[in-house]
Amino acid sequence: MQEKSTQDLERLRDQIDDVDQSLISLLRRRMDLVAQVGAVKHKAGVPIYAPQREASMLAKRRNEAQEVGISPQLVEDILRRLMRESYLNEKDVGFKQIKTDLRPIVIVGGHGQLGGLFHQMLTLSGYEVRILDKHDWDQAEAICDNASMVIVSVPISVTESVISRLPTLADDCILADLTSVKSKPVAAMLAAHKGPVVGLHPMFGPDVGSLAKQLVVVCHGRDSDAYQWLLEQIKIWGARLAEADAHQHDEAMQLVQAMRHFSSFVYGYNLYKENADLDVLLQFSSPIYRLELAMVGRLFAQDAELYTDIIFAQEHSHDAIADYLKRYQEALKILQAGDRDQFIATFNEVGKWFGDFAGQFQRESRNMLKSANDSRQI
Ligand SMILES: C=C(O[C@@H]1C=C(C(=O)O)C=C[C@H]1O)C(=O)O
Repeated sequence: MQEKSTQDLERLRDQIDDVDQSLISLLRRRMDLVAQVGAVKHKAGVPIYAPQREASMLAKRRNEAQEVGISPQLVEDILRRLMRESYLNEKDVGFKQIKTDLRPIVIVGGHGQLGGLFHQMLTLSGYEVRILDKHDWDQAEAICDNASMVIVSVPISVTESVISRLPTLADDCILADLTSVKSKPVAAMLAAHKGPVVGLHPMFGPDVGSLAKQLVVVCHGRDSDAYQWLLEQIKIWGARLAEADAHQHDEAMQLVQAMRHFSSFVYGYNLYKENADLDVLLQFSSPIYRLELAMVGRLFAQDAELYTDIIFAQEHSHDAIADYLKRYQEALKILQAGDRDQFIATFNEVGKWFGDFAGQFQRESRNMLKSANDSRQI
């Protein structure tokens, strides 16, 4: 490059550095303001996540961006990323305690990952939390004595037996669980305890950081008035609640969880058997393939027993998976027969069935693909 061009480039780059530094100061100012909002919300008992405020703010900023010739999507992306940061920071202030006159809460399995997250959230909300872990059963009576709520957060394979081992709880004690399946645990809780019962399924892993925008499925067991405060508390943490019948929940989970994880498992198993060279695959990966590898790879970074239990716990999941295998074979036959027309016809038939959702999923995945590409090193 000519000396003049090099100098021009350097001067411009210096100015960009200045702008970026100003952005950092602005971000610091924004975070301080958000922290103050957090403190006000904490006092008032308002949820961290304010969807209406976000929607109106995004709409205004998108318009303003457009007016000065900046892509509205760019501004929305940046603001959404900042808001995600806000949820994390607001959390540190603690949360409004919805029920103040509560006796201690016991988390069975409170040293586990999800139990630990609930321990943290309840403690940040001012509740007294005790833990009953697998080595504490000789003291179970003492730990559960006078408890106002017992939350069972143990591996699926032992949930029912743990519930049946619990000491007799006070009649007004709430019994809840956090298991990924709901019918059997809820039935076991109703059988083991005369008081209020609720089944919860947090639809996220323990590494979420904040519960803002996360989903918790609620399966009512008995005496829902008694645990209404718990649901309000979870909303204060920013989560969304979805009520479901336990059987309906379990049926949906066959596709959402058992089948999903089983397919990822087989995909990973196949890569292993083929002894695929992951470095080479990554090198040639398209963004969608990177996302797929990320989805499959992250499964194997986690606990084998947890996922095995999720897949095995569903009585009918092997039927759903066998159906899937049948369709795989059908599609393979079309491929082996070289029947291009049939393949296209089936493709279009499925596309029609997806309807508007197909477009929605394409739009949603577009952003994910872009960030998969952004995180590429080379
Ligand atoms: C800061 C607030 O809390 C959250 C974070 C927001 C942000 O970072 O702009 C906006 C709305 C809320 O979801 C607020 O309510 O204003």
